[in-house]
Order: sequence, then structure tokens, then C-alpha cells
Amino acid sequence: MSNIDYSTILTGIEGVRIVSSNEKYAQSGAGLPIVVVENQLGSASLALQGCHLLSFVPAHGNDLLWLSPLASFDPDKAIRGGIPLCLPWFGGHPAGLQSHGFARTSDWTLEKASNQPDGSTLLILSLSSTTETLAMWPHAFRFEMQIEVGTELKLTLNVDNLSDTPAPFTYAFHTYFAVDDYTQCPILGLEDLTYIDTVGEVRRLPQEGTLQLTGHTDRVYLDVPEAQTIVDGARQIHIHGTAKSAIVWNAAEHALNIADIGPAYTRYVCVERGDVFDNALTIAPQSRFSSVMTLSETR
Ligand SMILES: O=P(O)(O)OC[C@H]1O[C@H](O)[C@H](O)[C@@H](O)[C@@H]1O
Repeated sequence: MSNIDYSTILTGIEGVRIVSSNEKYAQSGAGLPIVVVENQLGSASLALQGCHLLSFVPAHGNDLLWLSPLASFDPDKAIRGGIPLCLPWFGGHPAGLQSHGFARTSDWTLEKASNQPDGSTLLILSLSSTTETLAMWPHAFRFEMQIEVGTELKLTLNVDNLSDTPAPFTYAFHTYFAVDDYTQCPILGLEDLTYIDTVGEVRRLPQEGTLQLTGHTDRVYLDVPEAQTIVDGARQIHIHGTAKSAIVWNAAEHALNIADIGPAYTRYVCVERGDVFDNALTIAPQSRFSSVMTLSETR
């Protein structure tokens, strides 16, 4: 766990504090440091482990993010819910390394916090390569996340390949959205696209009409438009991003066998923007890749 003293970075910054997960959440686990941001436009919280957003609540609104009531906060273990960062690979690894990469269980460093003139709050976190990461992903790197908490949540991920070789790369903002019932929330913005269905036999299929989940779903939509909308009763959750893929996932009744989800699976839908499968990337030596995603709601 990180032992960095952030008091200097946070001196003079309004509405940003670091608390223990045990103080903020009733969930189990050994406990992790959580950055809490509150301003007039909205509030958010994130774990330094994984640079993992846990909540984003616009002023006068409800949380856009779902955090499992069974989530546990333990070092080196991914937290269930919010926005895990799958990085620098998405999904399984050919050599059996941890699913979704090491970034979501690594300790990120809070580099900067600032109050912006428009009333929003900006946080900048980073993660740099170590001997341990080089053994898993053979490229010196610096990952940087800029997090703007305002009426929208804006995430900018910068990935610097500091090595002299091209870096094959996939990633996703693995967002768990809070919904009333995952079978009652149409997801707009995926119509007529091709998706890879990974439930059972892997197949490529066309999306006919609007997507509405009815059960266990695990799909990768390719070459998606920048915007999707989840219609959750009277509210619309808007996703806007530069990434070219969208992974849509709900474990449905299989979640009853996932220790940190259980029966609450009806209350989330994952719409994960990233660049995966056919949209996988290679970052040239000494080059930067950037991806931006904003989340907001209207009623
Ligand atoms: O349990 P995790 O490693 O966090 O993965 C959770 C899920 O992530 C993505 O949505 C994948 O498409 C799913 O196949 C996977 O089950």
C-alpha cells in the first residue's frame, strides 16, 4: 500500500481529502486509501490503488457508478464496481498473467490536485514502469490519468511508451453503471454495429435494433460511435469517448457464484469503452496514446 504523504499536494486545495475505505464504505477488506472530491458541481471518490473511480455524483443527481455491496478493499485485489482500468491489456493474457492487466491493482501516485476556474476539480495520477512491470509488459512506460470532477466526469488517459520498441496495447475503462434493473435499460448508440459475442461459442453478429440485455451478456462492439446513452427510467446516462470499442457485460445469474457480486447483479450494466480485439493498438516507440471519456446524466 502507498505510504506517500499527500499533505503538501493537498495544501490549499478545497474539497479534496484522503480517507480510509473503512471510513467511507462499510464493505469488508483490509482497507485502502480513497481520494474524496467534493465541489459545487459534483462529487467523486477513487481508490489510489488502480486509480479506480468508485463514485461520481453530479450535484442534485444520483451516482452514475455502481459499487458492489459485496466489494472488498484489499491490497492487490481489484475492487468490484466503479471504473477499473484494464491496462495495458484487456481480458486474459496469453501467458496467464492477471486478467485485465496490472494497472488496476497497482498503487498509483497522486501527482496534483487543483480547483479549476469553472468550479470543477482536477486530479492527476500516474503509474510508472518498474522491474516488476517490465517482466510482464516489456516497455518502459508512464501512464497518466487526468480526472475532472464537475457537472461531468472527464477522464483523460495518457499512455507514454518510453521504450525503443513498439508496444502492443489494449485497454478499457471498465465502467459499471448503476441502473435500476439491467434488463430494463436500453443502450443506445450501438445499432447496426458488428459485435463479437463471447458467451459460449465466439461469434460475430450484427446488432439488430437497440441493445437491451435479457440475461448473461459479454460482447465486444467494434468501431463504435463516440456516444452511447443508457436509458435508466427517467434518467439518461451519457457516455462520450474516443475509444473505438465498447464491451457490454452483465454476468446475470452467474454472478451468484462471483463472491463480490452476488444477487445485486441486477443493479449494474457494464459499458466499457476501450480499444480491444480488432481495435487493438500498437504505440510507437517514444510516443503517446491518449483516450478521453466523459460521463454525464440528464433527466
Ligand atoms: O472479473 P473481472 O476480471 O473483473 O472481469 C469482469 C469482466 O470483464 C469484462 O467485461 C469481460 O468482457 C468479462 O468477460 C469479464 O468477466
